Amino acid sequence: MTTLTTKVTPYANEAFTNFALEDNVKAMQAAIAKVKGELGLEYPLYIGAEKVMTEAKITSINPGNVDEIIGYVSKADQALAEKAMNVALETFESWKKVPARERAEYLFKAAALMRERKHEFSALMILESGKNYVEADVDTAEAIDFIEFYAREMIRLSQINETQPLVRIPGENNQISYIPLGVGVVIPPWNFPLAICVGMTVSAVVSGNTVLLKPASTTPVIAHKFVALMEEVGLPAGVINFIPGSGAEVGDYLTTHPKTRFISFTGSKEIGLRINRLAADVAPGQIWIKRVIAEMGGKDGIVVDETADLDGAAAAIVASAFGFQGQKCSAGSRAIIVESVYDEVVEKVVAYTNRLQSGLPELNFAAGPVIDKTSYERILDYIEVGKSEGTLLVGGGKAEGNGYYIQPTVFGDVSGKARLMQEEIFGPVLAIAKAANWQEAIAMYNDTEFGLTGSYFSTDEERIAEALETVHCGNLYINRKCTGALVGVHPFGGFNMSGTDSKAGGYDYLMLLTQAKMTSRKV
Ligand SMILES: NC(=O)c1ccc[n+]([C@@H]2O[C@H](COP(=O)([O-])OP(=O)(O)OC[C@H]3O[C@@H](n4cnc5c(N)ncnc54)[C@H](O)[C@@H]3O)[C@@H](O)[C@H]2O)c1
Ligand SMILES: N[C@@H](CCC=O)C(=O)O
Repeated sequence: MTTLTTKVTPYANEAFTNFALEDNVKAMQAAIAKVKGELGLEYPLYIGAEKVMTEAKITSINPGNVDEIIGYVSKADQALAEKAMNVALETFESWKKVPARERAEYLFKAAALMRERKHEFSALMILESGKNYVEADVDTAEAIDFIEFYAREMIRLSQINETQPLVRIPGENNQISYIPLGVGVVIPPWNFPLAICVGMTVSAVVSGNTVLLKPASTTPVIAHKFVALMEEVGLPAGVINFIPGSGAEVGDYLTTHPKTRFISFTGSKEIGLRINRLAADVAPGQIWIKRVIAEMGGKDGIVVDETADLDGAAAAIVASAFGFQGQKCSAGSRAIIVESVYDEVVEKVVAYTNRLQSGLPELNFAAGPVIDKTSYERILDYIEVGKSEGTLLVGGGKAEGNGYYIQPTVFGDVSGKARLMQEEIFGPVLAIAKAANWQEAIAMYNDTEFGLTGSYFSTDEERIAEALETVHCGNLYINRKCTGALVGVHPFGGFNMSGTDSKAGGYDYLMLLTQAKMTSRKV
């Protein structure tokens, strides 16, 4: 039991750190130095109260300096995953009875502690995932936001009978309550290694579920740091079980497990579809239909018409394409520009891209490495494809450094059907296409199997009104970049092959992790 000491104030987004101020840069450098002093440690699995060190380990390295080892993280196999499942099932029986306000209190305490150690969390991401200062700071701020937001959301959901009473009829007292589902498998990606991992996990546990958290294998140390924080604030053992491991081995085992009640996944289309398919089969002994929340990839884009603020549009295109080296599901990897202003916008995009300098994230270069060798090779292959599909305008190959550095790369005159315009590259590669007019530009934007984020740049109100209706994506922005959704402000999730359109950071998110029970009592 935890004491309820937090005064619940209205939700507000965590402020970002201003790195134009020298003091803030120094504070981040100090945090990086501190984290560097702790590199190379070994980390255990968390299975209930037990910390299990396995012989097999995941070695986490710095993608910006591949000789630097971040840590060695224990690796679960199927037997350990089974053990964790049993602990999670047992813990669920007590955790589900903990009142919502008390569950939320653990989150409030965790948010406060993470805020205190904000730069330390960011510094670890700078080293483990290759984020620059701003990108890492935004990631930590978003993690704090998710914790604060979902804690309040659970309190709201638990009070729904008072705030949104059912239609009253004489002679009955009717109530609705949102009760937890059971044991969930939480599978986050590496690209928001703190924010998404934290958001997916705390939303599930504050709703009264217990979880098996399988972090991405490239960023397990930051995931461990979060799990350790939850332990520090006194979250009962067994609520979050930490089981890093192979997606194919542990992931498939738990996806098909009869006791898995739900799977909360964020990652690629391919793995999301696999999980969805495997989870649909009913295993012997299974008594429910598994719930699958699958947030997947994107082929996001920015449309610019001839009435737009062209400089603003070009800056937004570059920020959306190259923030965190294009490794965001929201990355604007396509730009579709109306013919009459095409040359002008492209010239500006090229100029802005040329300003991005590649180098070590810990020295805060704008363009850092991509996450690992597999991504590096895949992206370089796409660049070769691009050379035959368009005109190379900037970059086009490897960048200097002892890591997975790729030059921010821009191709022009790419056709709407080209692979570069259709496939998610998840790297620093931007494809630009020309459209005859704004209607054709929107049609080209919509010609994709994905539907996650998009932006439309225009000053024409009638066109904007039409774009708001016709541009088909889960997060549509007007006259701003297509990355950078804020928790509670821009609930985030996409259509079609971008996933199940669950809105992370939205008011209905916890309904995905609960089931509604109606009780009716004769009075
Ligand atoms: N829509 C969103 O909100 C969102 C947010 C972030 C990232 N993404 C997408 O994520 C992708 C990049 O992340 P990634 O490379 O980590 O994706 P990925 O699909 O390779 O891996 C995601 C997670 O799934 C695990 N996994 C792999 N095989 C598995 C299996 N068979 N069963 C269960 N789990 C398995 C991985 O270990 C990892 O933890 C991109 O496509 C990006 O667009 C989407
Ligand atoms: N929510 C983030 C993207 C998350 C996926 O990578 C954004 O809006 O940029």
